[in-house]
Amino acid sequence: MTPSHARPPLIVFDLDGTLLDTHTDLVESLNHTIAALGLDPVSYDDLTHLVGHGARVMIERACRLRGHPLESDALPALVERFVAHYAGNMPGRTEPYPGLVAAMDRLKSARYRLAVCTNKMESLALGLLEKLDLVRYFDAITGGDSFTVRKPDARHLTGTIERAGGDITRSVMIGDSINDIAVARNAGVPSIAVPFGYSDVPVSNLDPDMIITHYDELTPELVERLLREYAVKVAV
Ligand SMILES: O=C(O)COP(=O)(O)O
Ligand SMILES: [Mg+2]
Repeated sequence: MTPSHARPPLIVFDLDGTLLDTHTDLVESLNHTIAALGLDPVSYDDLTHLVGHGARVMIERACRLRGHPLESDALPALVERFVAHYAGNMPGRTEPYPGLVAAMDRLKSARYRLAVCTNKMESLALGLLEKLDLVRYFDAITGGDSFTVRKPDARHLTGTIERAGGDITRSVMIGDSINDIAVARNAGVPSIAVPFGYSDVPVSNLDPDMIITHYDELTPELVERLLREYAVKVAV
């Protein structure tokens, strides 16, 4: 049997703000949604406080921000309006962050598995990655509605690792915001934070195990170093 330290690792990516720069399309679809209530548009700066828990929470928070707290029975129609607009425009102006595709090619060449663990609805994540021809990179793609729980609950990440056929002791989570770093900590998996996404605080405040500022840094050597350092950290 291959010793566990020689097994190629699994890299689990968050989607919005980590794999893909989705902000223009999220803001547009959100503003289209709240315009139905006559509310003023939100901005990119607002998005960092709104995104991260899926479309429902994003819409609720945007309405509250605009001084219009929602009755719970108003939400389903607004979520439907958001999903129709967002899915209808995909891929819109969404693109992978610089260096991502080259980094994924590099990791795949080293026999790594890759997966996505996002709080976006699974169907929207899958549709978007399909439009960008990126689905083929991933052994599993799970969303905020794939399980009965979602990030930061550890079971969203452990369930993703299981679906991807990964080994939890050889897995790493990469994300842009608190839910990603928290889900990794809750699952006992090392985390890498990226500073170019939608965190409303500097990512160093989230206490990730590592920060990378560009995907050029994401190499097998870096991942092996992180796994080694994390194993030492949890052993003491
Ligand atoms: O859609 C959201 O609210 C968050 O999505 P993410 O988990 O991919 O950042
Ligand atoms: Mg994110």
